[in-house]
Amino acid sequence: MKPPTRPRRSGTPGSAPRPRNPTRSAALALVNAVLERHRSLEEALDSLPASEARDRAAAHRIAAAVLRRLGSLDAVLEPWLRRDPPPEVRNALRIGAAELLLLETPPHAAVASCVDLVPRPFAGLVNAVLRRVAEGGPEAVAELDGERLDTPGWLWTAWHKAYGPAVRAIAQAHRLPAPLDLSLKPGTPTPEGADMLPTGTARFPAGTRITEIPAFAEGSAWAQDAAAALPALLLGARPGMTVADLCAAPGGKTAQLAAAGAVVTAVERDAHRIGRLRENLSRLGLDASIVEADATAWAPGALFDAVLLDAPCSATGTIRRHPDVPHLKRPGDIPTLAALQAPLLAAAAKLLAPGGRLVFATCSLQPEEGEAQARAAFAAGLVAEPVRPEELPGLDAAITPEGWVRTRPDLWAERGGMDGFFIARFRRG
Ligand SMILES: C[S@@+](CC[C@H](N)C(=O)[O-])C[C@H]1O[C@@H](n2cnc3c(N)ncnc32)[C@H](O)[C@@H]1O
Repeated sequence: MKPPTRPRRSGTPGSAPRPRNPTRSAALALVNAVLERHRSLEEALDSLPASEARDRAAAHRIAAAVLRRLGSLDAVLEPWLRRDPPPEVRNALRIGAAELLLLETPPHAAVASCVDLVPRPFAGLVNAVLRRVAEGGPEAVAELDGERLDTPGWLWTAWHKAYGPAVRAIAQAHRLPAPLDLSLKPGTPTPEGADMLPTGTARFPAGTRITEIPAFAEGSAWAQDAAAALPALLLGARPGMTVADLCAAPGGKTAQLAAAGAVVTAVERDAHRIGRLRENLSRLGLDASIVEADATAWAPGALFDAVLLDAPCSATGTIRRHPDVPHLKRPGDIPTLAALQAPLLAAAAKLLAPGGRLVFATCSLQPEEGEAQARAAFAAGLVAEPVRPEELPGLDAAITPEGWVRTRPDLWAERGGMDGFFIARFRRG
């Protein structure tokens, strides 16, 4: 099979010419960054060369499809590869296979553009392999155990132990793009096209451009998964209540608390992320005192009516929105992160006025970062304040016998699912 001819690239010597296929070339840069250099997809997107930045959204869509279905794509490609190609060539093949099997790119365009991504000696290989995938791939992919192949073994084992057979539905949810969820400032009318969830989130179909939603453009709404909106909801912030929001950036929960009228102090230790927190609050016209500090060492000199601790964690609950997570996290990260959460929880407890309320949350599906932390919190002098079903309409299934909240990507599956969060509420005794 003859590879398509490749015209010379234009550009003056020394200048970086715009790639012949800028979207695919940006997608390849993203996949290489995550899989070969272990950088986050978000970081990789931010560092795309300016010439490729305009192709960001389309490139992100392709790269996300590759990362979501990596195991399945590799299983389809494997029979056609006699030798291991260099990583960048393998990633170009993965992009081509994703376009053919998942993104409905016409075969000629998918094959020709991926041939263009690789050094000339590999053009014939990419052309031949992708043509075979175009012919036999759809049938081959239908026969695979995709949920299993697309989930790292250690996560499958951990989720099976924690959730039993639901591991399959969780893995299935991770293979699909997530809907766009917005939190709205109180009083904002229901945006056109939104499905209003019983807990107050405005949901739009996956692929909706946030900038095209008037409520967002007007500064009345911000992106926040339906599950991520629950911790602040359960804190029950009221006008005038003093609230410490620990580990606050980029500020989705700070915005909820400030919009409810609370007097919020947002504590965050990462200066760069504080910049994003400030920008987000300013876009929304909301106010909070922002403190750059390590929350375990912060001594404000006054106690708070309530504290929200959204602790750093493995983020395995957010895989639908961050498909790079399974490729970046390792089993050893879980105990390391869990060891950070316990001192944060102890520090948070010390900031509470007597009778004050504390909500602890992590966006993780790993019980070590959720249930185990909540159990240990009693040692910090905290008293349980169980969540009642009427507080979370339609989410009875997420409330545990202890009165904690455990959301999973397979909950509300018919409505588009939700991120995996653990939430526990306490009072200072
Ligand atoms: C899960 S994110 C918070 C998301 C945020 N609450 C929201 O709703 O947008 C965790 C944040 O905690 C910050 N962080 C981690 N350890 C911290 C510490 N010891 N003190 C303060 N902030 C910390 C991280 O930089 C990160 O921004």
